[in-house]
Amino acid sequence: MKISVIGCGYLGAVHAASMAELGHDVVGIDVDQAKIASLSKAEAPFFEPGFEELLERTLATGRLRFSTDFADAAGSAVHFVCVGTPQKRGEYAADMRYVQGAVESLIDVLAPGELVVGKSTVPVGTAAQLAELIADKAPGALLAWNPEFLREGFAVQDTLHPDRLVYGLPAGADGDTARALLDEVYASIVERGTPKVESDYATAEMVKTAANSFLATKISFINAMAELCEATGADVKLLADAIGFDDRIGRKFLNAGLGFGGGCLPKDIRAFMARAGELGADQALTFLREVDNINMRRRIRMVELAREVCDGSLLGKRVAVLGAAFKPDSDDIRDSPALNVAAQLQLQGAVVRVTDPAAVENSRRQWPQLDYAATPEEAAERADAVLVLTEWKQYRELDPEAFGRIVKQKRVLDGRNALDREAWTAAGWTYRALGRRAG
Ligand SMILES: NC(=O)c1ccc[n+]([C@@H]2O[C@H](COP(=O)([O-])OP(=O)(O)OC[C@H]3O[C@@H](n4cnc5c(N)ncnc54)[C@H](O)[C@@H]3O)[C@@H](O)[C@H]2O)c1
Ligand SMILES: O=c1ccn([C@@H]2O[C@H](COP(=O)(O)OP(=O)(O)O[C@H]3O[C@H](CO)[C@@H](O)[C@H](O)[C@H]3O)[C@@H](O)[C@H]2O)c(=O)[nH]1
Repeated sequence: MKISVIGCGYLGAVHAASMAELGHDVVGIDVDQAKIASLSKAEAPFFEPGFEELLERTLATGRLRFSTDFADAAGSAVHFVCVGTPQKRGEYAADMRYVQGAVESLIDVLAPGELVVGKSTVPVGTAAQLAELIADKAPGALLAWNPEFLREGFAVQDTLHPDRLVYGLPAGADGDTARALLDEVYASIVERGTPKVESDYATAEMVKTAANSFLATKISFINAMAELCEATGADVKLLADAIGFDDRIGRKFLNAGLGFGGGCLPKDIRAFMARAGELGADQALTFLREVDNINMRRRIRMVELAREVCDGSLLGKRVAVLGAAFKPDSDDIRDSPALNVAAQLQLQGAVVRVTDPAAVENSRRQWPQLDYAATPEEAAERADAVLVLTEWKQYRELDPEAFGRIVKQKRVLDGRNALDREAWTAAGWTYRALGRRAG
């Protein structure tokens, strides 16, 4: 089947290569020439485990190519829209100009019977409005909404083995046509019995924002418990283990620490609140404001904790920050809690050195005022405190004995509750973490 994928960022590039892996003939289109040049040479423009290998393999089959020219999307049976929907500057709402622009460009090449499939995360009501636009400007072409649930760091696996498929379909015979096309796209995934939910547009759009709101709420719930643990001397990690054994609750997404960041959860809960407001239903989502508040408070608490261990002042203190990406196995620094904390520490007079296995280049571009190091050892040289803010495997596996010989003061702040507290304290470190007693 001929497929086009519009927007080749973290979502679209992986989707395009994965569709080629499934046997389809795919063209990926983006307005960013540098990104298209890099993808065409089988060089991943971002770090995502397994992606570059998949890219290389699928480009070599001849079934995948990339272009900046929308004319190359002509003749595809299905056109996936994967462009960004970032938070608007100074507002909570999503910036919809890229989705609007992509669909308008597609309209010029759409033929009757072709299907536009939205994958971007959008405010509920977007699909209905785009369907009207398509019906008006490209009669005979159809629209479906098929939200994406992949996690960065697991993007390839999640795209090829999703835990569910959601199809937001138009009513009547058009819905049957759209369903048949989507079933053909995902044939091997459908055939192995992957759960499939078919709905109207609004439900499909809301499934996505509801899922991310739930995940954000779960993280903020455990971080609120961490605040209480700090006040009572209880241990949030044990608490999470204990409540997580109840399979109605589950242990996943109960890792207390610095909270959520990235290009999805923070902006998606905010856009959801903004949309609820536009719909006159803002009361329904006021709890998300608290979810957001709890999340942001963790960053402030982390800086306070750093000041506390540095004898009450950060002025002139050398602080090593291990981790810049918003999560491990990614170079994505969008709304990164780690970088946010690093910048606050610097503002309070600390001499901050940041390191990350994959995200230093992106960080340097966005936060040029921070100082960067290539390795944790370099970052921690003569440090007064070491902060582990992204739980990369290589940081979890650091040898506290050897690492202790590099620093000036053996003080470690575990921002992700990821280190072995006993091993670090046994090696003479003062260990501090969010929601846990000092070790
Ligand atoms: N990153 C994820 O893990 C993930 C997962 C699920 C859903 N989503 C959603 O997917 C969407 C894309 O997210 P992302 O992380 O890939 O963003 P991104 O910023 O990495 O990529 C967006 C791409 O779209 C391109 N683009 C913008 N306007 C365009 C146009 N008119 N025509 C063609 N290309 C255009 C940009 O150049 C960029 O390469 C968002 O709505 C996001 O919420 C992302
Ligand atoms: O117990 C936890 C789990 C996660 N996080 C943090 O939460 C953020 C988001 O993590 P995760 O959800 O794993 O990463 P994303 O790649 O942003 O994926 C989310 O956002 C995507 C884009 O919408 C969705 O497709 C995914 O299903 C959804 O998990 C990161 O900063 C994590 O450090 C915690 O603090 N505690």
